[in-house]
Amino acid sequence: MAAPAPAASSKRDLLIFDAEENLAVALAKYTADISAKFAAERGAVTVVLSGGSLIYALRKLTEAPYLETVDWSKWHVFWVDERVVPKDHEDSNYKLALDGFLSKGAAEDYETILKQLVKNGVLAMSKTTGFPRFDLQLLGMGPDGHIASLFPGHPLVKENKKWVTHILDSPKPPPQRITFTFPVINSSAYVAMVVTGAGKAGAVQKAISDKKTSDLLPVEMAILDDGEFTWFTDKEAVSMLQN
Ligand SMILES: O=C(O)[C@H](O)[C@@H](O)[C@H](O)[C@H](O)COP(=O)(O)O
Repeated sequence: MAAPAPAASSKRDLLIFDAEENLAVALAKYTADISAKFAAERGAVTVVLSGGSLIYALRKLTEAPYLETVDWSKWHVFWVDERVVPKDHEDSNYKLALDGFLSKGAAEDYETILKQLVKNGVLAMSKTTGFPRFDLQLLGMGPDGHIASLFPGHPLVKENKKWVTHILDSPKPPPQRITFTFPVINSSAYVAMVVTGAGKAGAVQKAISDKKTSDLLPVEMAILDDGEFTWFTDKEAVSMLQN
């Protein structure tokens, strides 16, 4: 498979912070600025979150001045992926149903909700891709280069019709999850990829290298159609990059 070329209108930035604390300060300002832009332009801000360490990195948004200045009433928050964890006992039929179809149902439900939000005008549509265009996706990456619940070598990375899909065999526990697909991630206006720590240096190096191989990591498949992609990293995460 040939490496996809970045779309002409997409922009990529690599920000490297001396300390995670400084990354958190910059990420809060970046998020608050994008929030103000879309609140003014569209009257709504659609923000996508991943799980993991990203949530801790966002902590400064809930402190002064942003706690007061961000117009939270305009925010619509979505999850790029979610773990489908049973709310019921292991021995019940719930698990059987969950394994069989509930996790798929959850993905379809989520997609239906997104379509409703497009109709309401809360969520924009990309003019070129035919997929929803979130204002901001705040994402993390695993040491294996996975983003959302899109894992290296898994067939789901090739999904090109659905907005949301389900996975029953995630290599990272728990195995059952629902996730946005690449066309949805790549139709975003802004993506912040927040990655810290030495454990992710190998995947960061592969992703940022100009030499593209056929075995692309999921993070390398995050190529925006028409948007700005910014890496928020620390020194440890970029320690394998050549100057
Ligand atoms: O469930 C998940 O796996 C997450 O939603 C995933 O997308 C996460 O962002 C990365 O795995 C990075 O996680 P860490 O930042 O905790 O390493």
